[in-house]
Parts: sequence; structure tokens; C-alpha cells
Amino acid sequence: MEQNGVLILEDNIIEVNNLEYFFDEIKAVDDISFKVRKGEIFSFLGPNGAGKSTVINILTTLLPMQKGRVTIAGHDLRTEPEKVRESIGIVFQELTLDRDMTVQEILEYHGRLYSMPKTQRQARVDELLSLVELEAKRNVLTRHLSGGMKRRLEIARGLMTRPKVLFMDEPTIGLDPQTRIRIWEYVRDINRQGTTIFLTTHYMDEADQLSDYISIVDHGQIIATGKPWELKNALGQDIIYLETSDNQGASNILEGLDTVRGVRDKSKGIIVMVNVDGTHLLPEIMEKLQKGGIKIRVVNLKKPSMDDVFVHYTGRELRDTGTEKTVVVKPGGR
Ligand SMILES: Nc1ncnc2c1ncn2[C@@H]1O[C@H](COP(=O)(O)OP(=O)(O)OP(=O)(O)O)[C@@H](O)[C@H]1O
Repeated sequence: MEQNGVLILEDNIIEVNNLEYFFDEIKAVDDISFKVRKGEIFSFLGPNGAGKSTVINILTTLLPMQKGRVTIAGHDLRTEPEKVRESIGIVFQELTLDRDMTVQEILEYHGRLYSMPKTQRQARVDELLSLVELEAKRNVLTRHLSGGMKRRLEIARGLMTRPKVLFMDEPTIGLDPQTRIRIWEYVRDINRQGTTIFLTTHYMDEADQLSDYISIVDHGQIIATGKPWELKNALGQDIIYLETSDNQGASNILEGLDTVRGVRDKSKGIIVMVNVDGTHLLPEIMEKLQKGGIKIRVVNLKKPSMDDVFVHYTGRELRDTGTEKTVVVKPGGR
């Protein structure tokens, strides 16, 4: 982009400003703004119904723009949707493969839809089947593929046209742990080859392992954004879990310590977020509680995880099934 004769290098491949979306009265997307830089893996992490799919569907032109401004690869989504479509690939949450086509036919067909010349198409099919390790299944009908193979084929299809950005809606939903890890490897490979990736997930480990940046989404809003380590470090250096004879009394004592960043209730105990090495702080904590007449029943020390980050910002636990459990979050901590 040129401004006043000066060349500005555009690093942001996705820019979303004040995006809103209503399904009748339901506000599915509530004033969301974010930027994705070229070459990043950027994740939307949130529970079912948070608004992740709605955002991805708007960005990929499957839902109309209602309010806000979006540019992708320099194209305005409202005025140049076909330019946006040419710049992106999509991997949907639900499998969308034709059961009566072979693996090769699926990719060939997709290339034809986008008017790729035959030689280029064939070379790309070979390259992608090798990337997702499906060469041996080239002539197999998709109905005979396992769930993981189908997802790999969908990823290959999404990459057929060499998109600048690959959108992936819950790329590993419903897959077994081993297959999920293999999909992560493909995602990293694709990203290393220069494709920017925007993905949605409700799996904490997936967001943590894969992403350069994560936005935590809840009730249609972004409630925190950062690199995985930044989000985790913001909770403190260590997390100490305690079950005591008087959890409320323990919270009151520990909240007064300079080295304690915050205390949160759990169903049977409390979580203490600390600013220093927990192994060194534990003896002091035990002494303070003993002096206050409080008995410690269970102690556990760990580094903050993405689950802790999620609970911290949303006040709820998110399980892999997407169901949530409410816990009480004390104010403060940051
Ligand atoms: N077609 C629709 N009609 C009406 N409401 C919808 C529709 N699609 C989504 N919603 C509502 O919009 C909100 C956001 O849903 P969305 O599917 O974007 O969430 P999500 O975070 O992607 O969750 P999931 O992973 O379960 O799809 C929810 O309240 C949902 O019930």
C-alpha cells in the first residue's frame, strides 16, 4: 500500500473491525475486532455457541456481512467478496466430501472449479496427496476412508488453490488423540510453507500447541488475546492448589501476601496464583496457614495451563465435550 508516496508494508492479512452478527434477536458476534499477521497460526478458542463458527462463516463469505469492516489479503469483504474467495481455503467442521468420488477426483474436481490448468492441477494433487500422506488411497472412494483420512483429504482440498489464508473450523473435532496430533503436524507443515492459518477450536491443548496467537471468545466477544505463553504467564509463575480445613479462611490469609497474584475457589479447594517460584513459596504458605489454625489436606503445584487461562477469563471450566461447569472467580489476579 502506498501513502503520500511512501510504501507501507502490509503485514496484516486479516483485519476485522467491530464485527457484529445477529440471528434474529440472538447476537452471535458482539463487536469483535482482531488482526492476523501474514504467516501466523491464529486461533479462536471458546466453548460451543461462543460465536466462532459465525465469525469464520462471515470471513469466508458463507454468511453476509451485517455490521463492521473486514479485509482479507487486502480485499474488502463487503465490496470484493470474490477476490476474498480467491485468496482463501476452507476446511469445514462437518465433513463435506462426496462419498461416491475417489480421493483424486475430489481434488481434481476442486481444481477444475477454480479453473486451474490441467498440468498445474495434476502436479498440485500429487504434491498434496504426499503432504497429507494419502498417495496410497488415491483411487479409493471417500466412503471407504477413516475419519482421520477424510479430514486430511478436506485439508488437502482446502489447499488446492494455494490459498494465502486457510480457514479451519474445529479441524480435529471428533478425531482420536493420535490422529489429532498428526493433523497438527500437517497444519504446522502447511504454515511453514507460508500459508496463514485461522482456526477455531474448543480444545485447549490444540490452541496452546498450535497457535502463535490465541483469542479467547465467549458470548460473541473476544475476552483475551495473546501468545499462548503470554496468556499463561499473565496468571502468575506457578499455581498452587490447596484443600484445607477452612478454604475461605485460607483465601483471606493468602490474598494478603505480596507474592500471591490472586486466589480462586474450586469446588473442594482453592487455587492460588503466585508471582514467584511456588516450590520456594510453599513452606511459607504452609506456615502461615498453620499459624491461622488451618489444616492443609491436599497440595498440588503446577505451571498455569491454557485451561487455567480459560477459567480465569470466563469464570467457567471448558471440558472437551464442550460442556461447561460454573466456578466462582474472585476479582483481581491481574
Ligand atoms: N443458523 C442459526 N440460526 C440461529 N442461531 C444460530 C445459528 N447459528 C448459530 N446460532 C447461534 O449463534 C450463537 C453462536 O453460534 P456459533 O455456531 O457461531 O458458535 P461456535 O462458537 O462456533 O460453537 P460451535 O462450535 O458449537 O458451532 C449461538 O448462540 C448459536 O445458537
